[in-house]
Amino acid sequence: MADKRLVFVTGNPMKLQEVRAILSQSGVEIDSQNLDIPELQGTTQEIAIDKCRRAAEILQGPCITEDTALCYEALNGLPGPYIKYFLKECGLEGLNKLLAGFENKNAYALCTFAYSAGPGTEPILFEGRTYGKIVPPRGAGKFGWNPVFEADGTGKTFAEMTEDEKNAISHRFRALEKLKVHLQSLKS
Ligand SMILES: O=c1nc[nH]c2c1ncn2[C@H]1C[C@H](O)[C@@H](COP(=O)(O)OP(=O)(O)OP(=O)(O)O)O1
Ligand SMILES: [Mg+2]
Repeated sequence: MADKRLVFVTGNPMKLQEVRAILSQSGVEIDSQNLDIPELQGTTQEIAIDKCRRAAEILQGPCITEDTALCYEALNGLPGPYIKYFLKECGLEGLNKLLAGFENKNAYALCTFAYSAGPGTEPILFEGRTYGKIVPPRGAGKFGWNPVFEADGTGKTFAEMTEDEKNAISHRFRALEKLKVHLQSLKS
């Protein structure tokens, strides 16, 4: 893939680190802008589109943004895009307690990248999912809810995996696979 530079608007340095690692072989160079874009309430898609549109307006140029949701089956997809606030207020233990009354601990991590070609254009979305379940915290808690999400078929929480292990199966990796295809199509 030929060289391409893209601005990733995020306030989260761990996201940036993973995105750069996942894209390192692909010729896509990521510049970052730490802008705190207000996030709408709504579905993950509505939030992602609105955030990217605002970011492109502020930057007056093309950019990508990313939204991460953690969706519990027993709660019909909640906390979903509001996971940041649940994690902040209730902690990792609280993320487990939310499911205390339910047998079903299944959840999926959902990553939504939005690409805007610039202000006034409609952002395009690229989603990736990883299925798993919510467990009591295991592993080093360096990034968000990693310690309480055990990915199906691995026996490990994201926090127990190396960076490479997580990046090979993560919601973020799967969304970026789709974004890469789109970026490639822009170049021809
Ligand atoms: O792979 C992940 N593994 C564990 N935790 C994660 C992951 N990815 C995001 N997270 C956390 C960060 C934040 O507590 C919430 C998403 O909220 P979200 O608004 O998308 O992220 P953010 O506000 O930190 O950064 P941004 O400036 O890109 O919106 O889940
Ligand atoms: Mg955010």
